[in-house]
Amino acid sequence: MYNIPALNKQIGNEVSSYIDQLTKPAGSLGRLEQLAIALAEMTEAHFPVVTPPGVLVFAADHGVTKEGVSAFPQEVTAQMVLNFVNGGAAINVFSEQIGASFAVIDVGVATDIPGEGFVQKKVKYGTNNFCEQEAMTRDEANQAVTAGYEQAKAMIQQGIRCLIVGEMGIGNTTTASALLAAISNKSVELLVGKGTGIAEETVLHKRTVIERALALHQPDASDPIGLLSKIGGLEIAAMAGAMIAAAEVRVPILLDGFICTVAALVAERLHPRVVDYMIAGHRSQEPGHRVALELLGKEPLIDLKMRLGEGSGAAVAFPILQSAVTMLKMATFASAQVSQGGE
Ligand SMILES: Cc1cc2ncn([C@H]3O[C@H](COP(=O)(O)O)[C@@H](O)[C@H]3O)c2cc1C
Ligand SMILES: O=C(O)c1cccnc1
Repeated sequence: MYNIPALNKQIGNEVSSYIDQLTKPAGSLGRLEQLAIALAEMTEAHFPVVTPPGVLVFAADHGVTKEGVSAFPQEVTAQMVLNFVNGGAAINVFSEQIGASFAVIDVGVATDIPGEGFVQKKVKYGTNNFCEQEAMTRDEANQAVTAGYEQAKAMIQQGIRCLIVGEMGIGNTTTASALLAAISNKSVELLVGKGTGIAEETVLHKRTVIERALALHQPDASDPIGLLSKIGGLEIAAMAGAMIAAAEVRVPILLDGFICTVAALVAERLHPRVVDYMIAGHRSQEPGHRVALELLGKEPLIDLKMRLGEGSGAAVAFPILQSAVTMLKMATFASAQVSQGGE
C-alpha cells in the first residue's frame, strides 16, 4: 500500500569520503558527520537541504481521561488548539525561531472548536474510554492515519524539507504508554510517567488503568490498525500517517518526545522502512521515551529534560540538523591548501 524507497547508501559513502577531506581531523565533528551522511542517504543529495522545516500538530481527545489520568481537564485540548492558532504555545514560538511552516489539525477533539486558522479533519469527537470498549473502529483508525498522511503530503508539496510531527491531547501519555506496553511487551510500570505532572499515587492509578485495558483488549503488536483501534489515539494515528507520507518522498522526519516516538513505532508497523527516514530530536523526561527510542534504534540529539510534546523538543533540536548540513560548506584540505595528517 505504501511505497518507501530504500536509503541511497552510495551517496552516503560519497558524502562520508567528502567529509574526510574537509579541513578538520577525521571524525572531529562527531555526530554532525553521521547526521550529514544520514541526511544525504535520505534525500539523495550530496548537499542536503533541511530548510524550511514544517511542523504539523495533530490534536485529539482521549476517552480514558474519564479515569482521572491527567493533571489537566479534557477541555484543555480544545483550548490549546486556539492557543496554537493565536501563536501562543511553545511550539509556535520555536517554529517561528526555526522558520518553520506550521499547521494544527483537529483529528478528534471532543468539542467543536470555534473559528478558523486550523485544519478541520475530525474523525470522531474523541476516542471511547479504552478501559470500557475499543477506542475507535478500524475504519476510524484508518481515516485518522489517512488524514495525517494527506496533511503531510500537502505541506511537503508546499516545499518543506524536513518534517516535525507534534501533538496535543490531554490523556495521551496514558494512550501512548498503553501502546508502548503492547508493542514492547514490557511491564507497564517501566513505561508510565507523570505526563503533565500527576502525583505519585495517580501514577499508580494510571498504571492499573492501562493494565486493565491491556487485559480487556489483548492487542496484537503486529497489527498497527488493530492497536490504534483498541487503544487509540486519533492524533497518534495521524502522526504515524504523516511520517509515512514524508518517508515516501525522502523527506527526513525529526522526532519529538514520548508520544511522537510511540507514533513512530506504530508507523514502523505500517511500513518498516519509515524508520530509515527518522532522526530522534530529543529525549523526553517521560520514562517510556527511553524504551521507545531503544526499540526504534535511535539515539536522541539532545536531552534538555523537557517533557512537553507538541513537537517542541524536535523544534529545539532542529538547528543541529542545520549545523550538520552547513558543515558541508567547509573548505577541503586541497582547496584551502592545508596539509593533511599522516596517521
Ligand atoms: C497547557 C498544556 C499544554 C500542553 N502542550 C502539550 N501538552 C502535553 O500534555 C498532554 C499529555 O499529558 P497527560 O497525558 O498527562 O494529559 C498532551 O496534550 C501533550 O501534548 C500539554 C499539556 C498542557 C496541560
Ligand atoms: O514527551 C512527550 O511527548 C510528552 C511528555 C509529557 C507530556 N506530554 C508529552
